Amino acid sequence: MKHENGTSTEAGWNLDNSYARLPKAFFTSIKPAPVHSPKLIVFNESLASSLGFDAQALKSEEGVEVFAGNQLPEGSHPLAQAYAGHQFGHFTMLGDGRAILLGEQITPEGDRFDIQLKGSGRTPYSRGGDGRATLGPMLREHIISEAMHALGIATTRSLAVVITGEGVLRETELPGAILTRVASSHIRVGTFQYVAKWGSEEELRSLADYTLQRHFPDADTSGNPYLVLLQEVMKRQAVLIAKWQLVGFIHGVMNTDNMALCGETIDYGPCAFMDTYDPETVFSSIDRQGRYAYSNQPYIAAWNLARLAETLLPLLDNDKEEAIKIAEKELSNFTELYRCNWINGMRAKLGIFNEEQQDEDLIEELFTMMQKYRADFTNTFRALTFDTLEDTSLHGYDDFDQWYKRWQERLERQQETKETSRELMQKSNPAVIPRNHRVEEALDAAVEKGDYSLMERLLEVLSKPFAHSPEQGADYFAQPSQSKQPYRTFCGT
Ligand SMILES: Nc1ncnc2c1ncn2[C@@H]1O[C@H](COP(=O)(O)OP(=O)(O)OP(=O)(O)O)[C@@H](O)[C@H]1O
Ligand SMILES: [Mg+2]
Repeated sequence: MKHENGTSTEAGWNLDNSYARLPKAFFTSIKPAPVHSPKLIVFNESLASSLGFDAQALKSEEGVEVFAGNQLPEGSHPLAQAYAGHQFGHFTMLGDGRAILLGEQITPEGDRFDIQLKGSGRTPYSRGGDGRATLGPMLREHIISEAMHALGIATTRSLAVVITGEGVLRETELPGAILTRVASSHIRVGTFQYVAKWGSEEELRSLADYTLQRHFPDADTSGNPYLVLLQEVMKRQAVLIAKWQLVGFIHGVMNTDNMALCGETIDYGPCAFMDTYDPETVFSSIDRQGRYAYSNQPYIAAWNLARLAETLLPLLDNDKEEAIKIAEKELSNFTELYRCNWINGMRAKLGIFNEEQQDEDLIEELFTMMQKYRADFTNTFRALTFDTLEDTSLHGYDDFDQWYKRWQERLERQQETKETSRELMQKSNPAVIPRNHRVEEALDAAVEKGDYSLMERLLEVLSKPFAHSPEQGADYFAQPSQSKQPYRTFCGT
C-alpha cells in the first residue's frame, strides 16, 4: 500500500517525532535535498530487523529513495537539530549542517531510535559547507561503529550507506554518499549549551525533562531531578570512556558537540585504534596540541561534563552560588567513577575476579613495560590469554618475565580456576580490532575501484572480535609494517 506522503508501510516504518514537539528554537523543519541517482552500497540486515523493518522491502528501490533523502518515509517530520559546542576548547554555534533527522523509529519492543541521514544536503546550520559527505568517511563510520558495537561499546549504529551519484568537491572531486545513522538520540552536550546560551530557562527545563524521560526514565527524580540528570550522564560517560581506553580506541575529536548524553560513541571522524601502545598517541591531523590524545580522553570527558553542568546551573538551584557548589561536588566524583570502571575492566582483561589493593600496581607495571618495549596494545592482551609465558609477546624481557610470575601468583590467590580466568580474559580482550591499515585498504578498494569485497570480509571478521578463532586469519591480528610516517586521520567532511 502506498501513502500520499511517503513510502509504503510494508517496510516497517513506525516513526514518532517527539523531538519535533519540543520548542521550535531547538530545530529547523527541513527536508533532505534530493540526489541524482542513488545506489545502495551497504545495508545492515540485522540492525534493520531489530528495528522492526522488513529488510527486503527496505532494500528495494523505494527504500533506497528514503536512504538517499529523495522520499520521506511515512510519518516523518524531517528536521535539522540546533546545537552549539566547544571545538578544541572554543565555543561556537553549530547544528546539523549536513544531517537530517527523519524521526524516531519505535521498535516492536517499544524502544525509540533516531533515524538520521548524514550527508543529506545544506541546512540553515551549514555555515560555509555544502551539506554533503563523501563515500570514504561514510564507509569508515560504518565499519568503525559496527566494530564498536561488536566490541560491546555503546555506539550510534549505521543502517545503510548509499552513493548519491553526484560528485562532491573536496581537494578533488569525490563520490558523494549518505549514511543512515541510528542513535538512542542525538542530544549532545552541545544541545544543552545551545539552549542554555540562547534559550529561556523554561526551554532549558523542557530539554532537561525530555532528556530525563527519554534516557533515564527509571531514575529516581524525587529529589533534585537535574542533579540526577547530571549524575546519570556522568555514569554513562565513565562507562563509555573506560571501555574506549580498554581497547585502545581514540575518538580524535571529543568536542562537546560530539558527546551524546545517551552515552553512545558518536561522530566517527578522525577516530582510530592504537596499534603500538603509547599513551600520547594522536591520529587526527588537526589535533596538533594532542588535546584529544589517548591518555587525555578521561580528562576531556570530565571537561565536557563540566560544560554540561554549567548549562544546568539555573536548574540545579535558584541560588547561583549554591548551584555551583552542587555541580562542583558532583563533578569531583567523575575521576573515581571512571577509575572504578577502568580498573574493573582491567581486572577482567587480566582474568582477575576478586579485588586486591596491589592490583593497580600490577596493571600500571604492565603498561609501563608495554610502552617501554613498544608493544602492540591488542596483541599483548590477546597473548596473555594463551597458556604460557613463552606465548606472550613480551617474553624474554626480564622485567616482564618477573611480572608474569607475579601475575600468575595473583591468579592463584582467587577461587576461580585458571580455565575460568581464561574464559573471562577471552571475553574481555578482543582478538581483532579495526586496524588502521586494514580499514584503509578496504576503503581504498571500495572508493577507488568499487570493490567492496575487502570491506565485507573485514566487517565479518570484526563482527566477532572475541571469537579468538584461527579462521579470523593472522592478517587481521598483524600490526602494519613499520612505516616512518605515523598514521594520520582526517575529519570526515
Ligand atoms: N560538508 C558539510 N557541510 C555543512 N556542514 C558541515 C559539513 N561537514 C561538517 N559540518 C558541520 O560542522 C560541524 C562540526 O562537524 P563534525 O565533523 O563534528 O560533525 P559531523 O561529522 O558532520 O556530524 P556528527 O557530529 O553529526 O557525526 C557540525 O555542525 C556539522 O554539521
Ligand atoms: Mg560532529
